[in-house]
Amino acid sequence: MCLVWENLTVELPSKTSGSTRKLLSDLCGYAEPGHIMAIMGPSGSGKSMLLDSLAGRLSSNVKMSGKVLINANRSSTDCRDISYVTQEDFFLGTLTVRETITYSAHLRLPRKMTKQEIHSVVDNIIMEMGLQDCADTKIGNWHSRGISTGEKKRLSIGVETLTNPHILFLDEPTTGLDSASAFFVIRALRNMAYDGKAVICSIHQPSSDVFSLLDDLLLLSAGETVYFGEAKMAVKFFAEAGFPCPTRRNPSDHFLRCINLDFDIIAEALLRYQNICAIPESSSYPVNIRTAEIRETLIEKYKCSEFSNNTRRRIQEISVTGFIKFCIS
Ligand SMILES: Nc1ncnc2c1ncn2[C@@H]1O[C@H](COP(=O)(O)OP(=O)(O)OP(=O)(O)O)[C@@H](O)[C@H]1O
Repeated sequence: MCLVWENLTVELPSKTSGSTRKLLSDLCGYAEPGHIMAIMGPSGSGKSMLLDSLAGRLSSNVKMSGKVLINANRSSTDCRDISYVTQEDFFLGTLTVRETITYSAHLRLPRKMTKQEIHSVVDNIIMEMGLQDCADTKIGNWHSRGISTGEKKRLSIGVETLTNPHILFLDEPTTGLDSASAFFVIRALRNMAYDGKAVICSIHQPSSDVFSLLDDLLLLSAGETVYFGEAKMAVKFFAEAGFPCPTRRNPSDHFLRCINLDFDIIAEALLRYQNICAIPESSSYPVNIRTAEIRETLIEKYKCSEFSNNTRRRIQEISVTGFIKFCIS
Protein backbone atom coordinates (compact mmCIF):
# COMPACT_ATOMS: atom_id res chain seq x y z
CA MET A 1 0.00 0.00 0.00
CA CYS A 2 1.45 3.37 -1.06
CA LEU A 3 0.68 6.81 0.25
CA VAL A 4 0.99 9.85 -1.99
CA TRP A 5 0.48 13.52 -1.25
CA GLU A 6 0.31 16.27 -3.84
CA ASN A 7 0.24 20.04 -3.35
CA LEU A 8 -0.58 19.52 0.29
CA THR A 9 -1.10 22.86 2.01
CA VAL A 10 -2.29 23.51 5.55
CA GLU A 11 -3.35 27.00 6.60
CA LEU A 12 -4.32 28.49 9.92
CA PRO A 13 -7.00 31.16 9.45
CA SER A 14 -6.74 34.04 11.89
CA LYS A 15 -9.93 34.61 13.86
CA THR A 16 -9.27 38.32 14.22
CA SER A 17 -7.42 39.74 11.20
CA GLY A 18 -8.97 37.55 8.49
CA SER A 19 -5.49 36.62 7.21
CA THR A 20 -4.12 33.08 7.08
CA ARG A 21 -0.78 31.60 8.14
CA LYS A 22 0.65 28.81 5.97
CA LEU A 23 1.84 25.93 8.16
CA LEU A 24 2.58 23.57 5.23
CA SER A 25 3.16 24.82 1.67
CA ASP A 26 2.54 22.80 -1.46
CA LEU A 27 4.19 19.55 -0.32
CA CYS A 28 4.51 16.59 -2.69
CA GLY A 29 5.85 13.16 -1.84
CA TYR A 30 5.15 9.50 -1.34
CA ALA A 31 5.73 6.61 1.04
CA GLU A 32 6.18 3.10 -0.29
CA PRO A 33 6.00 -0.35 1.26
CA GLY A 34 9.39 -1.62 2.32
CA HIS A 35 10.67 1.91 2.94
CA ILE A 36 11.24 4.12 5.96
CA MET A 37 10.39 7.71 5.02
CA ALA A 38 11.75 10.15 7.61
CA ILE A 39 10.57 13.72 8.04
CA MET A 40 13.33 15.91 9.40
CA GLY A 41 13.36 19.60 10.18
CA PRO A 42 13.86 22.15 12.93
CA SER A 43 11.38 22.45 15.77
CA GLY A 44 8.16 24.04 14.52
CA SER A 45 8.87 23.23 10.86
CA GLY A 46 5.65 21.21 10.52
CA LYS A 47 6.72 17.59 10.99
CA SER A 48 3.84 16.61 13.28
CA MET A 49 1.43 18.70 11.21
CA LEU A 50 2.38 16.72 8.10
CA LEU A 51 2.01 13.38 9.90
CA ASP A 52 -1.40 14.48 11.18
CA SER A 53 -2.45 15.62 7.68
CA LEU A 54 -1.43 12.30 6.12
CA ALA A 55 -3.09 10.27 8.87
CA GLY A 56 -6.30 12.33 8.77
CA ARG A 57 -5.85 13.63 12.32
CA LEU A 58 -5.72 17.38 11.76
CA SER A 59 -7.37 19.57 14.36
CA SER A 60 -10.47 21.46 13.26
CA ASN A 61 -8.94 24.95 13.49
CA VAL A 62 -6.70 24.42 10.44
CA LYS A 63 -7.66 24.09 6.78
CA MET A 64 -6.08 21.55 4.47
CA SER A 65 -6.01 21.57 0.65
CA GLY A 66 -4.37 19.27 -1.88
CA LYS A 67 -4.51 15.50 -2.16
CA VAL A 68 -3.62 12.61 0.08
CA LEU A 69 -4.11 9.32 -1.73
CA ILE A 70 -3.86 5.72 -0.63
CA ASN A 71 -3.21 3.07 -3.20
CA ALA A 72 -5.13 -0.14 -2.68
CA ASN A 73 -7.37 -2.55 -4.47
CA ARG A 74 -10.29 -1.99 -2.18
CA SER A 75 -13.04 0.56 -2.27
CA SER A 76 -12.41 1.93 1.19
CA THR A 77 -9.56 2.15 3.60
CA ASP A 78 -9.81 -0.08 6.62
CA CYS A 79 -8.68 1.84 9.70
CA ARG A 80 -6.63 -1.20 10.69
CA ASP A 81 -4.48 -0.52 7.60
CA ILE A 82 -3.03 2.53 9.35
CA SER A 83 -1.48 2.88 12.81
CA TYR A 84 -0.13 5.96 14.51
CA VAL A 85 2.43 5.90 17.32
CA THR A 86 2.21 9.21 19.18
CA GLN A 87 4.96 10.78 21.30
CA GLU A 88 3.06 10.13 24.52
CA ASP A 89 2.14 6.71 25.86
CA PHE A 90 -0.86 5.87 27.98
CA PHE A 91 0.12 2.58 29.61
CA LEU A 92 -0.96 1.26 32.99
CA GLY A 93 2.19 1.29 35.11
CA THR A 94 1.10 -1.73 37.13
CA LEU A 95 0.92 -4.08 34.14
CA THR A 96 3.90 -5.95 32.72
CA VAL A 97 4.99 -5.63 29.10
CA ARG A 98 3.40 -8.99 28.20
CA GLU A 99 0.15 -8.15 30.03
CA THR A 100 -0.05 -4.79 28.23
CA ILE A 101 0.33 -6.33 24.77
CA THR A 102 -2.09 -9.16 25.62
CA TYR A 103 -4.67 -6.71 26.97
CA SER A 104 -4.38 -4.60 23.83
CA ALA A 105 -4.51 -7.69 21.61
CA HIS A 106 -7.82 -8.75 23.18
CA LEU A 107 -9.25 -5.31 22.42
CA ARG A 108 -7.90 -4.91 18.91
CA LEU A 109 -7.75 -8.33 17.28
CA PRO A 110 -10.78 -10.06 15.77
CA ARG A 111 -13.01 -11.74 18.39
CA LYS A 112 -12.91 -15.03 16.50
CA MET A 113 -9.20 -15.49 17.31
CA THR A 114 -8.51 -18.19 19.89
CA LYS A 115 -6.51 -17.57 23.07
CA GLN A 116 -3.70 -19.64 21.60
CA GLU A 117 -3.60 -17.51 18.43
CA ILE A 118 -3.54 -14.30 20.47
CA HIS A 119 -0.79 -15.73 22.64
CA SER A 120 1.29 -16.43 19.56
CA VAL A 121 0.72 -12.89 18.15
CA VAL A 122 1.84 -11.43 21.52
CA ASP A 123 4.97 -13.64 21.56
CA ASN A 124 5.81 -12.51 18.02
CA ILE A 125 5.49 -8.83 18.92
CA ILE A 126 7.72 -9.33 21.98
CA MET A 127 10.34 -11.01 19.78
CA GLU A 128 10.10 -8.47 16.92
CA MET A 129 10.49 -5.53 19.27
CA GLY A 130 13.31 -7.15 21.25
CA LEU A 131 11.34 -7.04 24.50
CA GLN A 132 12.10 -10.59 25.69
CA ASP A 133 14.30 -9.47 28.59
CA CYS A 134 11.64 -7.16 30.05
CA ALA A 135 8.51 -9.10 29.00
CA ASP A 136 7.59 -9.81 32.62
CA THR A 137 8.73 -6.46 34.05
CA LYS A 138 6.11 -3.92 35.14
CA ILE A 139 5.94 -0.76 33.02
CA GLY A 140 6.25 1.38 36.12
CA ASN A 141 5.10 4.87 36.97
CA TRP A 142 6.12 7.97 38.93
CA HIS A 143 6.56 6.09 42.20
CA SER A 144 7.82 2.70 41.06
CA ARG A 145 10.55 2.41 38.45
CA GLY A 146 9.82 0.04 35.58
CA ILE A 147 11.05 -0.49 32.05
CA SER A 148 13.39 2.01 30.34
CA THR A 149 12.27 4.82 28.00
CA GLY A 150 13.61 2.93 24.99
CA GLU A 151 11.74 -0.24 25.98
CA LYS A 152 8.58 1.81 26.50
CA LYS A 153 8.96 3.29 23.02
CA ARG A 154 9.37 -0.19 21.51
CA LEU A 155 6.33 -1.33 23.49
CA SER A 156 4.28 1.57 22.02
CA ILE A 157 5.34 0.52 18.52
CA GLY A 158 4.60 -3.15 19.28
CA VAL A 159 1.10 -2.36 20.53
CA GLU A 160 0.35 -0.26 17.44
CA THR A 161 1.51 -3.01 15.09
CA LEU A 162 -0.70 -5.72 16.63
CA THR A 163 -3.20 -5.31 13.79
CA ASN A 164 -0.42 -5.64 11.21
CA PRO A 165 -1.07 -2.24 9.57
CA HIS A 166 0.14 -1.50 6.05
CA ILE A 167 1.13 2.05 6.92
CA LEU A 168 2.76 2.99 10.20
CA PHE A 169 3.08 6.64 11.31
CA LEU A 170 5.39 7.52 14.20
CA ASP A 171 5.83 10.95 15.75
CA GLU A 172 9.44 11.28 16.92
CA PRO A 173 10.01 7.65 17.96
CA THR A 174 13.63 8.36 18.99
CA THR A 175 13.18 11.57 20.98
CA GLY A 176 14.59 11.26 24.50
CA LEU A 177 16.55 8.09 23.69
CA ASP A 178 20.32 7.65 23.73
CA SER A 179 21.98 6.78 20.42
CA ALA A 180 21.99 3.01 21.08
CA SER A 181 18.29 2.91 22.04
CA ALA A 182 17.43 5.16 19.07
CA PHE A 183 19.31 2.81 16.76
CA PHE A 184 17.48 -0.19 18.26
CA VAL A 185 14.08 1.47 17.66
CA ILE A 186 14.86 2.41 14.05
CA ARG A 187 16.28 -1.06 13.39
CA ALA A 188 12.98 -2.54 14.60
CA LEU A 189 11.19 -0.20 12.16
CA ARG A 190 13.59 -1.27 9.44
CA ASN A 191 12.53 -4.90 10.02
CA MET A 192 8.87 -3.87 9.81
CA ALA A 193 9.56 -2.11 6.52
CA TYR A 194 11.24 -5.30 5.21
CA ASP A 195 7.98 -7.01 6.13
CA GLY A 196 6.20 -4.81 3.56
CA LYS A 197 4.95 -1.90 5.67
CA ALA A 198 5.34 1.73 4.66
CA VAL A 199 6.91 3.46 7.68
CA ILE A 200 6.61 7.24 7.99
CA CYS A 201 8.23 8.94 10.97
CA SER A 202 9.35 12.34 12.11
CA ILE A 203 12.82 12.40 13.58
CA HIS A 204 15.10 14.94 15.25
CA GLN A 205 18.77 15.03 14.30
CA PRO A 206 19.48 11.28 13.95
CA SER A 207 23.00 9.89 14.47
CA SER A 208 24.80 8.83 11.28
CA ASP A 209 24.13 5.16 12.15
CA VAL A 210 20.40 5.84 12.39
CA PHE A 211 20.50 8.04 9.27
CA SER A 212 21.99 5.14 7.28
CA LEU A 213 18.87 3.04 8.07
CA LEU A 214 16.49 5.57 6.45
CA ASP A 215 15.37 5.06 2.84
CA ASP A 216 13.65 8.32 1.96
CA LEU A 217 13.97 11.76 3.47
CA LEU A 218 11.78 14.83 3.57
CA LEU A 219 13.56 17.91 4.84
CA LEU A 220 11.12 20.55 5.99
CA SER A 221 11.80 24.14 6.95
CA ALA A 222 8.98 26.44 8.02
CA GLY A 223 6.49 24.17 6.23
CA GLU A 224 8.36 24.16 2.88
CA THR A 225 10.21 21.30 1.16
CA VAL A 226 13.95 21.70 1.18
CA TYR A 227 14.52 18.16 -0.09
CA PHE A 228 12.49 15.05 -0.81
CA GLY A 229 14.12 11.93 -2.17
CA GLU A 230 16.43 9.09 -1.27
CA ALA A 231 18.09 9.79 2.08
CA LYS A 232 21.51 8.84 0.78
CA MET A 233 21.21 11.30 -2.15
CA ALA A 234 20.55 14.32 0.09
CA VAL A 235 24.30 14.85 0.51
CA LYS A 236 24.62 15.10 -3.29
CA PHE A 237 21.76 17.62 -3.47
CA PHE A 238 23.36 19.86 -0.82
CA ALA A 239 26.74 19.65 -2.56
CA GLU A 240 25.25 20.54 -5.94
CA ALA A 241 23.34 23.42 -4.38
CA GLY A 242 26.63 24.84 -3.10
CA PHE A 243 26.53 23.66 0.51
CA PRO A 244 28.58 20.44 0.67
CA CYS A 245 28.56 18.45 3.88
CA PRO A 246 31.99 18.84 5.51
CA THR A 247 33.93 15.59 5.70
CA ARG A 248 33.46 13.62 8.90
CA ARG A 249 30.30 15.57 9.79
CA ASN A 250 27.00 13.80 10.45
CA PRO A 251 24.87 14.62 7.34
CA SER A 252 21.73 15.30 9.37
CA ASP A 253 23.62 17.85 11.54
CA HIS A 254 24.73 19.58 8.36
CA PHE A 255 21.26 19.64 6.82
CA LEU A 256 19.67 21.08 9.94
CA ARG A 257 22.48 23.63 10.34
CA CYS A 258 21.66 24.87 6.83
CA ILE A 259 17.90 25.21 7.32
CA ASN A 260 17.31 26.07 10.98
CA LEU A 261 16.54 29.79 11.06
CA ASP A 262 17.25 29.88 14.80
CA PHE A 263 20.96 29.94 13.90
CA ASP A 264 20.48 33.46 12.50
CA ILE A 265 19.00 34.58 15.81
CA ILE A 266 21.90 32.98 17.69
CA ALA A 267 24.43 34.60 15.35
CA GLU A 268 22.85 38.03 15.79
CA ALA A 269 22.79 37.63 19.57
CA LEU A 270 26.44 36.63 19.62
CA LEU A 271 27.43 39.53 17.39
CA ARG A 272 25.50 41.90 19.62
CA TYR A 273 27.63 40.73 22.51
CA GLN A 274 30.75 41.75 20.59
CA ASN A 275 31.75 38.29 19.45
CA ILE A 276 33.67 38.73 16.24
CA CYS A 277 32.09 35.78 14.53
CA ALA A 278 29.17 33.53 15.41
CA ILE A 279 30.72 30.52 13.70
CA PRO A 280 34.22 29.26 14.56
CA GLU A 281 36.82 29.95 11.87
CA SER A 282 37.69 26.27 11.68
CA SER A 283 34.14 25.59 10.54
CA SER A 284 33.62 25.04 6.83
CA TYR A 285 30.25 26.79 6.85
CA PRO A 286 29.99 29.93 4.76
CA VAL A 287 30.27 32.59 7.47
CA ASN A 288 28.93 35.49 5.44
CA ILE A 289 25.66 33.87 4.45
CA ARG A 290 22.67 33.94 6.72
CA THR A 291 20.81 30.64 7.26
CA ALA A 292 17.72 32.32 5.80
CA GLU A 293 19.60 32.83 2.51
CA ILE A 294 20.95 29.26 2.50
CA ARG A 295 17.44 27.97 3.13
CA GLU A 296 15.94 30.09 0.31
CA THR A 297 18.64 28.93 -2.11
CA LEU A 298 18.06 25.27 -1.23
CA ILE A 299 14.28 25.56 -1.63
CA GLU A 300 14.65 27.21 -5.06
CA LYS A 301 17.33 24.72 -6.19
CA TYR A 302 15.16 21.79 -5.08
CA LYS A 303 12.18 23.01 -7.12
CA CYS A 304 14.14 22.74 -10.38
CA SER A 305 16.29 19.76 -9.41
CA GLU A 306 16.33 16.20 -10.75
CA PHE A 307 15.12 15.15 -7.25
CA SER A 308 11.92 17.16 -7.57
CA ASN A 309 11.38 15.82 -11.12
CA ASN A 310 11.97 12.26 -9.86
CA THR A 311 9.38 12.77 -7.12
CA ARG A 312 6.76 13.95 -9.65
CA ARG A 313 7.62 11.03 -11.95
CA ARG A 314 7.39 8.49 -9.14
CA ILE A 315 4.03 9.90 -8.00
CA GLN A 316 2.83 9.52 -11.58
CA GLU A 317 4.13 5.93 -11.76
CA ILE A 318 2.44 4.97 -8.51
CA SER A 319 -0.80 6.60 -9.69
CA VAL A 320 -0.95 4.30 -12.71
CA THR A 321 -1.51 1.36 -10.36
CA GLY A 322 -4.84 2.91 -9.29
CA PHE A 323 -5.70 5.06 -6.33
CA ILE A 324 -8.53 5.51 -3.98
CA LYS A 325 -9.29 9.05 -3.07
CA PHE A 326 -8.63 9.26 0.65
CA CYS A 327 -8.88 12.94 1.28
CA ILE A 328 -9.26 16.05 -0.85
CA SER A 329 -10.55 19.48 -0.07
N1 LIG B 1 -3.66 23.00 15.77
C1 LIG B 1 -2.84 24.03 15.57
N2 LIG B 1 -3.30 25.29 15.55
C2 LIG B 1 -2.47 26.31 15.32
N3 LIG B 1 -1.15 26.20 15.09
C3 LIG B 1 -0.63 24.97 15.09
C4 LIG B 1 -1.45 23.82 15.34
N4 LIG B 1 -0.65 22.73 15.30
C5 LIG B 1 0.60 23.18 15.04
N5 LIG B 1 0.62 24.52 14.91
C6 LIG B 1 1.78 25.36 14.57
O1 LIG B 1 2.32 24.82 13.36
C7 LIG B 1 3.74 24.87 13.37
C8 LIG B 1 4.29 23.49 13.14
O2 LIG B 1 4.03 22.68 14.29
P1 LIG B 1 4.47 21.17 14.41
O3 LIG B 1 4.03 20.67 15.74
O4 LIG B 1 4.03 20.42 13.22
O5 LIG B 1 6.07 21.32 14.37
P2 LIG B 1 7.18 20.19 14.54
O6 LIG B 1 8.12 20.33 13.39
O7 LIG B 1 6.54 18.86 14.74
O8 LIG B 1 7.89 20.71 15.88
P3 LIG B 1 8.59 19.87 17.07
O9 LIG B 1 9.81 19.24 16.46
O10 LIG B 1 8.95 20.94 18.06
O11 LIG B 1 7.59 18.88 17.59
C9 LIG B 1 4.12 25.46 14.72
O12 LIG B 1 4.40 26.83 14.52
C10 LIG B 1 2.90 25.25 15.59
O13 LIG B 1 2.78 26.27 16.55
